Order: sequence, then structure tokens, then C-alpha cells
Amino acid sequence: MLSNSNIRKPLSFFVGMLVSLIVIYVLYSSFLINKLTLVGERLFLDLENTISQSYNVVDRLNNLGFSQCSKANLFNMRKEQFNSNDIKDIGFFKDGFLVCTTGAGILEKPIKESEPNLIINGYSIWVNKALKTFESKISGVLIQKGNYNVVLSFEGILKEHDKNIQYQIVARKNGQISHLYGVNNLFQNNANSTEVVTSSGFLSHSIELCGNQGNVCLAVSQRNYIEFNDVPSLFIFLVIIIMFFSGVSSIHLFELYYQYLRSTKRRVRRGIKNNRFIPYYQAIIELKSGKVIGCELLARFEDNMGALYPDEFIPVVSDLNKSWEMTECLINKSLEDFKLLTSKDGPFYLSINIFPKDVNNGNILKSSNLLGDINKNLQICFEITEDEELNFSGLDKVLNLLGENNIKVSIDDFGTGYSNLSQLKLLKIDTLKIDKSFIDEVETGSIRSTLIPNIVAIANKLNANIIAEGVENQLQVDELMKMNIEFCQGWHYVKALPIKDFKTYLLVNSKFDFFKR
Ligand SMILES: Nc1nc2c(ncn2[C@@H]2O[C@H](COP(=O)(O)O[C@H]3[C@@H](O)[C@H](n4cnc5c(=O)[nH]c(N)nc54)O[C@@H]3COP(=O)(O)O)[C@@H](O)[C@H]2O)c(=O)[nH]1
Repeated sequence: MLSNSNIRKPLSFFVGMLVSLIVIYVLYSSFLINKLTLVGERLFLDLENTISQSYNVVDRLNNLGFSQCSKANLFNMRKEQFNSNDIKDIGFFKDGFLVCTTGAGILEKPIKESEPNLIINGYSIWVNKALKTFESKISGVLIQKGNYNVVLSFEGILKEHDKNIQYQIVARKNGQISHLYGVNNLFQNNANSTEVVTSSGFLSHSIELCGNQGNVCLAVSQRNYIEFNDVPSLFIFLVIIIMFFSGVSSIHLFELYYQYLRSTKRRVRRGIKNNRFIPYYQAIIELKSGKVIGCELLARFEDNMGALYPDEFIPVVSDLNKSWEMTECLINKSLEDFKLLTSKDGPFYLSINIFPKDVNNGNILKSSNLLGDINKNLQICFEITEDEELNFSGLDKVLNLLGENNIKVSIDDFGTGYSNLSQLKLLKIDTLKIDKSFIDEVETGSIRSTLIPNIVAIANKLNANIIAEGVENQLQVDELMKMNIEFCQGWHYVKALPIKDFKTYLLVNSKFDFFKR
């Protein structure tokens, strides 16, 4: 599905938009939670100050020791109220009756003290108490101790804070919640201590926290986007713009990722890991008789994205320094392919391409583990290309390996690279493979083809066989035979085949056979 760009691009655009929407939501939510936490903590500090100031006022007045609602007593009560922002009224009690208040003065009819809603730290608290001195039209929070009470309003504290935020102040005693001020039921009883507890819904966020003793708690909540109340369209416009750009960038990012997924480098790396290399075999023919005498192993690669040509993957394998891994995988597979080969006509010549770098770095020595117990009808030949100079520092060991395992050596693409005669002599070369570029147009006497007799002369000096590569027609066959070339391979005879087809080819064109399993 992803290989179809008509689907891939809209899909990645949509995914990019969705991801950016989620990111916007998460970022905006965490911004709101942080903001609410800051507001809540500051508010709670103000709240605690207000309450403790009220306690102090009540304590200070009690300490003055008035027993009557005298002028001096009222004066002191009014002075305390004047000095406070949050105390709206102060009352004086005598024998359980409210006898005067700063707001109403001396009451004609004293008011009987009722049961408090809560008692915290010895202070009685009335919640949302309708004040009789104001004909029950005003309610407030009352705090009383000894002969004095104060009427508190939290409005002052809350007024200073953000209008877009909702608050609830509650008192909590024995697990029972009493609403003190603000929006009812905002506090969900999630907080137990001064630790801020946050909760998020899809469209709103809230925090809760309580005082040291957990008696007074605060809930603060804000609906998402409320800040944009004045300009909701601006907010929506901004979100859409961000989503659009994310969608477009995600198309580009995904295309880059898709290219990476399909890159030859990644496919080859995975191919090495998963043994994706398949041996194909191209027959080597004796020109005189037309008989098959062996084959060259040629690597093929296929994965779920399709096939890669050797010219694409061979350089990448080399760049990734995975040449030996690939060769090892192919040797193992081909030894298995030819395990049951039988011969009535001499050994079967199996030519395996080896990267020059694996000769230079000694990786080739690892092949002795693979070649220990192979079919005796096989004559293994390591084919080394001329495209890289051989470094002979480890030659002794390489020669030992070749000797011990009866492995022959051929030089591939001869005439195009770095080989020199003394090196070839040292390696005891068995075969020179003449590069296809010499064979092309041999029938018309191309300039390059006129060099073939020189290669034949070198091979004679080395006592080596010659295989002509890339033979494509009978005219070339005729010319090569005239030049005393004995062996060849090329599409004129057969292309490289997978083992199943190559077996059939062998059965028809040679005396080699396979035991039936
Ligand atoms: N180190 C390794 N190199 C390998 C291995 N397998 C392949 N190769 C190298 O990759 C190059 C390309 O190989 P490939 O595409 O397999 O081509 C080979 C033949 O298919 C092609 N050929 C053979 N006959 C003809 C022909 O008549 N006409 C024509 N146009 N092409 C023909 O030539 C390639 C054989 O090359 P060579 O190895 O030089 O004999 C190539 O350089 C391979 O060497 C591997 O396992 N390891």
C-alpha cells in the first residue's frame, strides 16, 4: 500500500496533521496545568494568610479582656477590621449571645450562638452562614473563638486572580467536605496534602491542593481554550496553520524515510543479515566439444521489494565491509546445491568470485572451515577480480590454504586491472578469464580483440587455462577457437540459472548428474 504514492502522500499528510494536533493538545495542556499549579499555590498561600490573620485578630481581641460591648471594645474591633482586607465584620459575644458587631453596633436583640459546622484548631467555623445582622441577606464564613467572631470574605483574594479560572475553597473535617466559597462541586476530594494533584479531561484541566493539616483545600479549574474566548477563531486558525505545515513536513519526512527504507544500502544490510543472497550458475563450456565442464557462481539478490542487480549491490556490499559475509553465505548455499553431484567425466569446476579485499585482509582464510568436507567431484576455483591491487603480505597463509584444500585460482576480467606477471606466478594461477570487452566484436577484428593473442601468450607462460567471457554468438566462438582458446562462458550458450534450472541444463548438456535424494 505504501509503495503507492497516491495513498502514501495523503496518508502521511493526515498522520502529520494528527500528530501535530496531539502535540498541540499535550503542550497546551501541560502549559495550562503549570499555570493552574502556579495560580493555585499562590492563591492557597493568600488563603492561608487570610485565615491565620483571622485567627490572630480573634486571639488579639480576646487578649484585650473586654467583658462588655463598650465603646473601647467596639473601637478595637473596628480598628482590626479596618486593618484587614478580607474581614467584613467582627462580632462580640456575651454569655453565648452576639451582642454587638462592627457593622450593626450594639444589637437591640442579642442573637443566640448556633452550632458551628466545623471546629478546627479550637476555632469554630460556620460555612456560608446567612448573617442575621444583615437581615440574612449576606452570607459569609464565620470564625469564632472566645468572645469574638470574624466574618470572612474570600472574594478579595479571588478577585485578584484570573477571571477565566474557576475556584472552590472547601473545609474538610473527618472526610466531610464543606463548601466555603467559589463554584460548588469543583473540588473532587483528590488531594490529601499540600502536594498538588492534577487531573485532565478532554476539554478542561484542574488541580487540587490542601493545607498542612488537610483542613482547608482548594480546587482550581480552567477549560481549554477559554483564554481564547475573545478570539476563538484566531486560536482555531493558528491550530489549522500548524497542522497544515506539519502535514506538509510529514510528507517530506515520510518520503525521506521511505527512500531510506528502499535504499540499496539498507536492503543489502538486511539482506546480509537474513541470507538473502542466492547463487545462480552460468555454465563454463569446452569450445571444442561444446561440453559443460563447470560453472561460475554469480550472486543474485531478492527481497520483498524486488531484485537488485549485482552491479547495484556488489559495490554496496564492499562499502559496507560485508563482502566476506556475502561470499560465505553463497559458498554455503552452493556447496549444499552441489552436495549430490556425480561425475562420469572428471571433476566439476565450481568457480567462486572472491573480493580482492578479502584476500588482502585475510578473510579468505576463513573459507577453510567451509571447505573441509565437500563433494569430491567438485573442483573449487577462487576467482579474483583484477579491479583492486592484491596485497601479498599474508601470501604464505593464503597459498597454504589453497594447497591444503586443493583450490585453484583464476584471475577474473583479465586485462583490465592491476595483475603483473610475477604476482600471477606467485599465486600459481590456474586460469585467466578474458574480460568480455576483449571478446566483443572479436568477429570484426576490433582493436581490443587483437590483444587476445598476447593474453594467450601470457597464459602459456603461466601454464594457465583461458576462459573467454561474454561470448554471445557463433562467430565469436569460431574466432576464439582459431585463437586456440579452449573454454568460454556466455549467453550464446546459457545465462546464469538458479540451481533447479541449472540441474536440468546439466542433465541435458553434460554427463554430470545428481543423486536422487
Ligand atoms: N565478488 C563477487 N562478485 C560477483 C558475484 N556475483 C556477481 N559478481 C559480479 O557482479 C558483476 C555483474 O555480474 P552479473 O550481473 O552476474 O553478470 C555476469 C554475467 O551474467 C555476465 N555475462 C555472462 N555472459 C554474458 C554475455 O554473454 N553477455 C553479457 N552482456 N553478459 C554476460 O557477466 C557477468 C560475469 O562477470 P564475471 O564475474 O566477470 O565473470 C560481475 O562483475 C560479477 O563478477 C559474487 O558472488 N561475488
